[in-house]
Amino acid sequence: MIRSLQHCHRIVVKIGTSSLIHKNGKVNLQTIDRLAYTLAALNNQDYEVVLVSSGAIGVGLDKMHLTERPAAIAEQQAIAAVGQGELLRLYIQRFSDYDTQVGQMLLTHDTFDYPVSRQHVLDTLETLLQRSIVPIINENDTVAVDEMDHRTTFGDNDQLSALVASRIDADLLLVLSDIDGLYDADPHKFQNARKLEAVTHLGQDILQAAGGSSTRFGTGGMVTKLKAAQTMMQAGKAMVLCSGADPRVILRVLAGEDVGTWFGKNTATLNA
Ligand SMILES: Nc1ncnc2c1ncn2[C@@H]1O[C@H](COP(=O)(O)OP(=O)(O)O)[C@@H](O)[C@H]1O
Ligand SMILES: N[C@@H](CCC(=O)OP(=O)(O)O)C(=O)O
Repeated sequence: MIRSLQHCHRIVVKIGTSSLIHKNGKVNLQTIDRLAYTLAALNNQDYEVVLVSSGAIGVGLDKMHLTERPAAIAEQQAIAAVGQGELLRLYIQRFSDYDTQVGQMLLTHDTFDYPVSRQHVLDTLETLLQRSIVPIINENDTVAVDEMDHRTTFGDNDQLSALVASRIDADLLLVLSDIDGLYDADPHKFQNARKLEAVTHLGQDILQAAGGSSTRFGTGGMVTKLKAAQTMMQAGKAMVLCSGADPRVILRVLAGEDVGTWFGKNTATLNA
């Protein structure tokens, strides 16, 4: 499998809650630090980098010394309101260690449904990128409930990141998760599940392999990651799903190593 990354210049990185929060509920400072280091290093190499980060609720739970995520939406929104500020504080602190500025953008899916608000968001993003400032995006949890009410819907940052990536014409969406790629079945349930190196077509067999989240804080599971992949592939772009355990893996992906699962064209086939 040959991955097409030669012209990769603008990238969107999405990191999920399970990569940012330890199993004991504490914030994973090492991951945040390595993520800031990696994105700052890429920024210095003239890549245009956008970060979509979950974690407001996870960080808020830790900050408020809560061990369980409450079921009530308003409770979750209050926790997200506390956690988002703390999450951004951690990012600003770590990115500034690498002399890189960040700008927070809290969005909702319907921002993109209205031409005027969509244009404002796109203009802000372009201006931040022109100034080499890394936009850090999360869903505006106190306004939107798509992500939280996961008993009824599977909207989330996976799809928001794909929406942003396709709208700003990013070359690559990198999804960092608690799993190192797409398997032919949920590996937390099926021990003999096999990892797929590349997906060039999202057929029924692939879609049926996707299950929900197995972690305490994650919401989307593989279903929303495949929807994100679909958005990117339909836009003629690529997505890589890999482990967020060490975000420096992004550098290996951009170097063309076969890590994670690649969703996109197979350039070997195209050139054959
Ligand atoms: N076919 C599959 N391949 C890989 N992971 C799967 C699959 N189906 C379901 N999953 C589950 O999806 C989880 C990742 O999604 P999620 O918990 O939402 O992570 P994140 O917080 O990183 O977004 C995995 O840990 C795994 O249990
Ligand atoms: N906007 C929410 C995201 C919720 C969530 O868990 O998302 P994810 O970990 O990407 O499946 C937050 O910041 O807590």
